[in-house]
Amino acid sequence: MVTAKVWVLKKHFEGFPKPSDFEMKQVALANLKDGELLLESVFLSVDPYMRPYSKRDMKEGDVMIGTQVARIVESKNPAFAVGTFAVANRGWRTHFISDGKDLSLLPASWPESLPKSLALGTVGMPGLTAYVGLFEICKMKPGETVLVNAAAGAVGSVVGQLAKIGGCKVVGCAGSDSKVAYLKSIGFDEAFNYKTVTSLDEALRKASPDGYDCFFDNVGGEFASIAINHMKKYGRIAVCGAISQYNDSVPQKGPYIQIPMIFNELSMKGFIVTSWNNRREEGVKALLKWVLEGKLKYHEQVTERFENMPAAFIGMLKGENLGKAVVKA
Ligand SMILES: NC(=O)C1=CN([C@@H]2O[C@H](COP(=O)(O)OP(=O)(O)OC[C@H]3O[C@@H](n4cnc5c(N)ncnc54)[C@H](OP(=O)(O)O)[C@@H]3O)[C@@H](O)[C@H]2O)C=CC1
Ligand SMILES: CCCCCCC/C=C/C=O
Repeated sequence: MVTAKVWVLKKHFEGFPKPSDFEMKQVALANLKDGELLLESVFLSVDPYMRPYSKRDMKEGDVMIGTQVARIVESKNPAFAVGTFAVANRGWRTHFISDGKDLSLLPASWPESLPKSLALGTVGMPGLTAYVGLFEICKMKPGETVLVNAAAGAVGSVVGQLAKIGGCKVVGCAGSDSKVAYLKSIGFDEAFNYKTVTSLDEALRKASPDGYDCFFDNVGGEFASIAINHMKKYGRIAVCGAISQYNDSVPQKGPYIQIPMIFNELSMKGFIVTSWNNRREEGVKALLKWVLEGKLKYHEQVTERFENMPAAFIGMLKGENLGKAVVKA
């Protein structure tokens, strides 16, 4: 019999998550029935959505939500061979049983040389978010100027590089000088540290004096309120995330967006990547191809050991990650 380790939400987060909000438990798994598989998590994802979704979807004592790349270690299902890898959405667990219906096998074309953890990042949900947000929501066109915040993270770093592949000028901002240097190294035309500029308004103007056609917003709050005034006529804003607001106990107040929306005839649309699953196969294929061609670079912030899941999650919310934050179990 296998005993799985799991992390549960011990106490709903109040403000910024704390280590004491989590508790690790052991769960004995049943023996496999016909048609079932036993999987072992190899890489687990920590993502910003876990913060707002914990409040919306979870109760205290539930296993933390999340996805993993897992290896099939035992199989009583002829369709799934031992040793193959799949992406699952089974939360913070070292081991779990599946009937296979909730698994997405890694594409057969996945090269041995490529880390399988990329299926949680650049070639997974965050990469697809960038793909959908730019091509479907922003409707980015060659020659345009694209702005992205949280640019050195999992989604933002792909946004900037896809914008370059699509023939655009790209401006990114991030929260440290080393992140800014990374953005320049992967082809961003302009990048700045939003924490150290004396005026965000001036920094945005300096980076693109003519303004922005597309704004891929991962941050919301004050940044978005300032950036909206730098949009060009008919500009498009993809409202992807609002990480600057996820830990607020008291909702932030305006400024309000109506005036720039009206007079620049802007379009602003929120989206959730999982509503675009019809584009998933096409998106994963394109992202994998660009990675293999060397046109789409990736960086991962790998935290070792399942025991460190809460630390990796909290660290990512604080901005300690460059690229995709993952845990190697
Ligand atoms: N709509 C959708 O379907 C999806 C939305 N998202 C959203 O996209 C955004 C990015 O996600 P993801 O790429 O996975 O995460 P990241 O890898 O970008 O990690 C989060 C980053 O957010 C930045 N950050 C944290 N707090 C603040 C703050 N107060 N102000 C500005 N930046 C902050 C930090 O970078 P820094 O050092 O630069 O501050 C941190 O590294 C999130 O808002 C997330 O919720 C993600 C996936 C799907
Ligand atoms: C199966 C993973 C669920 C991913 C949901 C992504 C939506 C994110 C919204 C904001 O971060």
